[in-house]
Amino acid sequence: MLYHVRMDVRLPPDLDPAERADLITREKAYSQKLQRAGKWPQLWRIAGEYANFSILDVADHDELHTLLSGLPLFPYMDIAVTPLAAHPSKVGAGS
Ligand SMILES: O=C(O)C[C@H]1C=CC(=O)O1
Repeated sequence: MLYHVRMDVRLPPDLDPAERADLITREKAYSQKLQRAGKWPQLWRIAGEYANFSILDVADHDELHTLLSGLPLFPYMDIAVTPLAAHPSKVGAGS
């Protein structure tokens, strides 16, 4: 199943700089592992914001929740999920 996910990162301004750097390093490694596994096929920065639009490709809502809640930045994110269904007008989708 495909999900469109918006993630807004809201790190506290007073977060210890070393902790902030560690979180971001771990987040990158976690997301790149999922990208290489094909679970996170699209990742786009929203221009001008500390936020992204992502497409996640997972089995179901439970896997999505497990994946998202494992993000090192999860405690510092607002996340909006939109499940995607096939569009009947898409070329190649059938008659
Ligand atoms: O920077 C972000 O948008 C948050 C998050 C998503 C992937 C990643 O490496 O960090």
